[in-house]
Amino acid sequence: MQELLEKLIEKHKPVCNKGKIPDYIPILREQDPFGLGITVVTTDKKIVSAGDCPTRFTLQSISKVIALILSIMDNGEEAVFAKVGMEPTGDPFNSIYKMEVFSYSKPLNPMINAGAMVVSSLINGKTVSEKLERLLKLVRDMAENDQIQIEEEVFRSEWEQAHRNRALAHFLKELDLIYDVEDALAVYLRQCAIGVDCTDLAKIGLCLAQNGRSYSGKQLFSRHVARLAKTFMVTCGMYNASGEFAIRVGIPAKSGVSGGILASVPDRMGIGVIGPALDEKGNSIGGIAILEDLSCEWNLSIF
Ligand SMILES: NC(=O)CC[C@H](N)C(=O)O
Repeated sequence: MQELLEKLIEKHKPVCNKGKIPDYIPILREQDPFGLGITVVTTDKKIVSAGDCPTRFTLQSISKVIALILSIMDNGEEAVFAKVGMEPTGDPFNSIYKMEVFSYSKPLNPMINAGAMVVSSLINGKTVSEKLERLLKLVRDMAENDQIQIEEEVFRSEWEQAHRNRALAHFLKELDLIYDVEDALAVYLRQCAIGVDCTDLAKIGLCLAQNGRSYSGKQLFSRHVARLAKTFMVTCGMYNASGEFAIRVGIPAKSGVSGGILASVPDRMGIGVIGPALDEKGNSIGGIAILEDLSCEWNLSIF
């Protein structure tokens, strides 16, 4: 395993050249564009890493999966899906286009920014910090790492430039889908700034692969909720590249603008990848290349 992962890192490092670090969150520009790392954690408890794995990065959009899990646990499926849909959009993650043009009454799914803000504002807790504490606890429990923190500096950097997300939140307020614009934005942008490494991500992926059971065997949520999360990862996890990813890789996965990818191979393994250089749809260019080879090599496609 170790040898193969190292080989794949070396093989795909050059492709990072073709990617770009996004610049709308200024602090992300400090990431290494040539960084590439992967950790795999299997159901029989092997942990194997290669490349730039000690690197810490923020969850960004990957947090949407965990916020969805908590929101469903808190409110039940019916209440959550009364306010957010289940269909892929085919549009970029921060688009408002379909909601506006077709007068939909709710965001199309929980993996786009608009949907994620609705979902996170439903998390139980009287204040922004109570909601975030509960979300942080679930992230720590899934990764079995109590050191995981919100990186306030990353939050600040995005908060100051969050014009598009603030606009989305105002739109959601007009539709009566969130209670307060600034609070919804504060929860959402802080959840995006939760700092992890590849091993944390791989363990989170393993927890989903084991239907809600963590690495050391704690049942954190039901098999049904895990199934919902993995299904959204397949249909919407890689933004408007989810269809091609399903064909080429075939693993439930969720990417983030920091270059992280969370992947979960049902009943087999969790995978965490980091590669900050992104393709034009906002997915880690090196990360996707590695996952494609790995899926082929180990026959990981669920289809
Ligand atoms: N694709 C992403 O990872 C987007 C997350 C980012 N914080 C945003 O809202 O724009």
